Order: sequence, then C-alpha cells, then structure tokens
Amino acid sequence: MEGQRVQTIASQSKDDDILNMFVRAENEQPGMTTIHGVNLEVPIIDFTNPDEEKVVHEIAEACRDWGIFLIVNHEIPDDVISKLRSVGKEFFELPQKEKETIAKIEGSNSIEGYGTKLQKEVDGKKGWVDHLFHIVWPPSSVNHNIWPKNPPSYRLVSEEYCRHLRGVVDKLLQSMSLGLGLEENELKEKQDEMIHLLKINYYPRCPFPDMVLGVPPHTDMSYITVLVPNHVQGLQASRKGDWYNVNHISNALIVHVGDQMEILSNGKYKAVCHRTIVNKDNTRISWPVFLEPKPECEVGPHPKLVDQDNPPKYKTKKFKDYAYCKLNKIPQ
Ligand SMILES: O=C(O)CCC(=O)C(=O)O
Ligand SMILES: [Fe+2]
Repeated sequence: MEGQRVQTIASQSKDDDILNMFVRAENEQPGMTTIHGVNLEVPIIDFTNPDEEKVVHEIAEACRDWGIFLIVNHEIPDDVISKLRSVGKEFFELPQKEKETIAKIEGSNSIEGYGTKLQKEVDGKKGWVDHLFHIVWPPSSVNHNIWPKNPPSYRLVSEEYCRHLRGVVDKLLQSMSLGLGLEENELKEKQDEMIHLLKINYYPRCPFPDMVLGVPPHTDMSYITVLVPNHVQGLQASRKGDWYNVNHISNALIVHVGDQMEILSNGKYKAVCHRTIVNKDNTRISWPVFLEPKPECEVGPHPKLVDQDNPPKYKTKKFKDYAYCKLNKIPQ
C-alpha cells in the first residue's frame, strides 16, 4: 500500500504534521490565487443543434481558444449518469479494507487500481484526493479483476455509461477532425489505437479548503477527456495566467483537450491547464474518462498538418515514453 488514504486522514486525523503535508505555499493556495466572484464561462455546445456545421465550428473554436468546453443535450440519459454517480460513491463508502483489495500495487507499471498518489509531488505536498482507475474500452484491454465487485451493479452501470459515451466521443472526434481540415473520420478511425480509461476522483470534505488543492495544476495526457462531476463545483481552469472556477451545469459533460490532441494538431488545439479545489461541507466526486493512445503507439504532429511553413512543434514519441517523462516531471 502507498501510505494513508486521504479519506482516512479526513475522517480521523487531527495531527498537524499530517495535515501540513497538504497545505500549499501561498502562491498555490486556492484562497489566494482564485479570481473570486466570477465563473469562467467556457463555451457550451448543444449537441442537438440541427445546424451541424455550426456545431463543428463551435467545437473547433473551443478546442483552439479554450481547450475546455461543456456539452449539453448530449443524449446520455440522466438516469445513466445518476447511476454512475451512485455506484462510484458506494464504492468509496465501502470499508477501507475492501477498497484496498483492488489497490494499485506499489512499483507496478500499471496505472490501474485504487490509489492516492499519482504524479511526483512538488515539495512533497499531497493532493486532497483518492482515486480509482480502470480501463473501460476496448474489451481486449479491460481487466475486470481491478473493477469494484461492490456494489454488484458497478460493472453493468459503468459499462452502460461508457457505451453511451462512445457515441459522444465519435461525434467529438469527427468534429475535431473537420475542424483541423482532416477527413471527417480520420481521428475517429485512430480509435483502434486508443484506450478509454475511467478515473474516479474522490475528494473528501476538507477542514481548510482555501489552503489545499485536490488535483494540482496540470494538462491531461490524453487526446481528450470527458468528465462528469457530482453536484459539487470544484474544477478550476487557468485563463491568461489567472485561476477561475469553471461554470457548473448539472449533467453537462466537461471536455478537456489533452496533450496528445495538442501534439497531433501541431498546436492548433490547446490542452487546458486545470486544477481542482475541495469543499468544507461536501464530498466532491468526478468521473473523467481519458481517451489515450495505447502505450506503444507513436504520437506526433499529423503529417497532413505540417509542411515547410508549419514545421512540427512537438517530437514524435511512443505514448509510454511521453507518459513516463510527464509523470516524473522530466522535460519532453
Ligand atoms: O475532478 C475534476 O473535475 C478534474 C480532475 C482532473 O483534472 C483529473 O483527474 O485529471
Ligand atoms: Fe485533469
């Protein structure tokens, strides 16, 4: 096991030394660094808009100018989302011993399983969050041994959500492809080389939310990430050097452009820098699905998007090498 879980610390610890491991330097503390009183009104895309050309244009513009947007009317039924939220919450509310049966094995290369620490920690400061990771697609990459056995409906519910999500992802990739001037199905067809990785972030209530972070500032390593949170706001994005709360719409999907999409588009689409804050009164939970290349897959600027006037801005490398450098904070 990789040390104490934040959930355990949150429910038990009054020890200043332990709590100090979470308190950030002032220039990182959300209380000091958030622009208060305004939300970042990121683009909202309506998937039922009959003007499909307009939707493509809006998505491309959002990827270029924001790297983050919300999708409303996405056709994932509300009850599918609410069941996903229930089973995830139920898993994290199980006795600690039961959760540890699917804990990530320390030193293993796999990211899958129940865990706490993720990236190399700057200044040894810890994020106020535990998580669960498991691959949900394609079936050949899925290891059900790592999925929670409890609640018993966990698997069925998660599979149902992920099936619906694939429809959303297809539409997103088609629009992003067109927005780059590629054929409609060019990115969608790359899905053979991709995995869908579900994460659940569990942010327990925190007695001093202004001084700690959930997930520290980062861009996602994925091509794109599609996320649903519970009812508790906590996602912040950086815009022109300032941190803002992102507008929260219940049951909207939040899309992040990740590093691989920025690389593939040779910088035309921008990965969004984001972080999360925690809450004094409420537990926050979020369910991102990361669309990532398979480890051996090479990612670099798309050949059709580079020429003499637009030389490649990024190296082409295997995703596993990219991920190793990123997680260990080694320059790419
Ligand atoms: O909880 C959230 O809203 C975002 C979490 C996140 O950025 C991540 O897990 O990469
Ligand atoms: Fe993220």
